[in-house]
Amino acid sequence: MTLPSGVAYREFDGEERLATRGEPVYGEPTAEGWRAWDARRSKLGAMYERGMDPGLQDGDRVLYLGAANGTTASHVADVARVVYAVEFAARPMRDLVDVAATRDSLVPFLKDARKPASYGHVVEADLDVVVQDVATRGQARVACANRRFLADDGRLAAVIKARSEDTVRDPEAVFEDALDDLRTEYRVLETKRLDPFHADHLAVVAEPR
Ligand SMILES: C[S@@+](CC[C@H](N)C(=O)[O-])C[C@H]1O[C@@H](n2cnc3c(N)ncnc32)[C@H](O)[C@@H]1O
Repeated sequence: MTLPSGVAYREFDGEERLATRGEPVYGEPTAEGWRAWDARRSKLGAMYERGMDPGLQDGDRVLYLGAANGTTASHVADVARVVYAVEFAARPMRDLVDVAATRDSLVPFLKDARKPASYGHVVEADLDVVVQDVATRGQARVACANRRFLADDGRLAAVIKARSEDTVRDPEAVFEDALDDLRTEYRVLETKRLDPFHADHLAVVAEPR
């Protein structure tokens, strides 16, 4: 997989680490304008570490669902032209707004990702990438509801957290159901578990049907 030029392995304190170029956000190490991208704090970072290609290219336009306080969205915004970052909880949104103040490409929305019509008038159509990391029940259905924003040749990078769907069920069974839901709107290209970075998480790269 070829990384976008805005994502690279760089040396921090003698250690090669995934990185993007931008202002630090969460106390991550920096060197020569680059900031380490901590895969233990970022599922998209873990997708790169596991050798997956989430489809992100330099200058892309991205819809990010479940942006929280902007840890991962900030790295995506270092690479992308614009990141529409949807988060429905007020507390992390306050931090996300602070992160957006350091990046013109990051546009936060205090919205519910299950209701795409509520932001459909402000988010562009034909986006390059949709990232889904809402970590609540119905994660695949959230990705499907937001398919409308994605270009036909765009990519979905989704993470399914088994415990958010069912705290006791076998994660493999949860993932199978989630993939069945995703297949109503997407063709699944690649799946991988995110261990050891994130236990019981399945990462999925898909394209629209
Ligand atoms: C696992 S955290 C996201 C972490 C973030 N993606 C990162 O890597 O920095 C999940 C976030 O999704 C948000 N969330 C859950 N359901 C949502 C919904 N329906 N709409 C928008 N945000 C939602 C939660 O408030 C939480 O902040």
